Amino acid sequence: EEQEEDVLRELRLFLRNLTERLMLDRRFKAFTKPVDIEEVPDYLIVIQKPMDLSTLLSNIDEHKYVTVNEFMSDAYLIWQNALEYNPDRDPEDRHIRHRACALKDTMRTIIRHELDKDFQRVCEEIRESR
Ligand SMILES: CC(=O)c1csc(NC(=O)C2C[NH2+]C2)n1
Repeated sequence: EEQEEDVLRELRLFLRNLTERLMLDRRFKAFTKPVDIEEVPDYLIVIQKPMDLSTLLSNIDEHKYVTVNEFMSDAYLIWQNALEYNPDRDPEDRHIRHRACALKDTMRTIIRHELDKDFQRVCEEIRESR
């Protein structure tokens, strides 16, 4: 009903704000757009479910997420994919893994500090009712 749509609208505002703040952070530049298959031809052979911050934004606008956990499942793919595609000891791989970990930790910390637990529970109840 209308109150549920008000809650989901507020969730989308929170998730857009979070995602846009991450996109502004220079450390996370490699994660802002889908990997360019021309530049990295083997990427789709290694990574089954690509994800990036701009795709998260599109998903938010398409009302894909009813709970924060659904959003975090997709957001975690950015971090998991980076670790999987960059497993080696060489400095370039270590650098992108470090940034992927910083992205995940930053996202988790912002959610823990800025999203009300009762609000999250209301979103989960809406998901269970649908
Ligand atoms: C988004 C992502 O995880 C990504 C984009 S390029 C890349 N890795 C490299 O270009 C080389 C460093 N060792 C392979 N990883």
